[in-house]
Amino acid sequence: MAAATAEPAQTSVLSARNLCKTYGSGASAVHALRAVNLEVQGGEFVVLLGASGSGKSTLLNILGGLDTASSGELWFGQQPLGQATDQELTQYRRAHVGFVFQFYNLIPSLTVFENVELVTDIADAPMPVQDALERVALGERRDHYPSQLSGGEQQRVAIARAVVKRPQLLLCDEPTGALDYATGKLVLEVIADVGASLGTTVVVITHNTAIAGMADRVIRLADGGIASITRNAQRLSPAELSW
Ligand SMILES: Nc1ncnc2c1ncn2[C@@H]1O[C@H](COP(=O)(O)OP(=O)(O)OP(=O)(O)O)[C@@H](O)[C@H]1O
Repeated sequence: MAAATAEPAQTSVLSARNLCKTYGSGASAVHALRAVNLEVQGGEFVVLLGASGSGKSTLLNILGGLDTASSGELWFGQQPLGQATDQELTQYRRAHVGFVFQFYNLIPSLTVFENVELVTDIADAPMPVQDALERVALGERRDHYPSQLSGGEQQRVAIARAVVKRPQLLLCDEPTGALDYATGKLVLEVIADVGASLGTTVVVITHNTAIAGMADRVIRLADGGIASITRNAQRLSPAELSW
């Protein structure tokens, strides 16, 4: 008989227990996650590193309710998500999770303001759109269209869109992957500042090991499992990083 699983600690925002994800079946099965155990605390800044194919995006997508595990358990605080229905996962994402991806996915026909405003229609307690834009230093670009912005500015709009609903979790998958060095640093600064000022738990996937210096904890994945978890004695600001 399987042992009963204790509820997660009160301070954990996310708790994953024996999380497995298998794509396909039989000889062609890909074991993308192999029994991942992980606790993420409220307000933590976590950097997720690992080689291509190690399972980073799979893990992030499951933590954010975009995908479900094949087996294992996932909790958001005290709320079990392992057996959640599609509708419950949608509700979880809407209420609690902001996503930032490598490509900004802004709607070209809407202004900066409108791109962010769109999210507030389905959020419970959003902040004013202008407030979100000012947090990413784009208050004055509110009436511009995405095509009138640089890549870094578009990514800052995407960050404003992710945080306008005051999510408890900000999940970022290669947020600087398409940006040059200086712009990437600026975007990391915005993510760190917004996370700290809102008390948001932030998880950032990156291939860039230098970015690990910004984290409270650094989790390395290898072949679908956690290879190591290290805690930084001191968090560096993006300005102090170099690569
Ligand atoms: N929809 C899918 N169907 C089949 N296999 C998949 C699917 N999505 C991911 N995989 C496989 O699962 C494994 C983990 O993929 P994942 O995208 O999570 O890795 P990653 O660490 O994020 O990689 P990258 O750094 O290249 O983005 C890989 O072997 C990948 O090919």
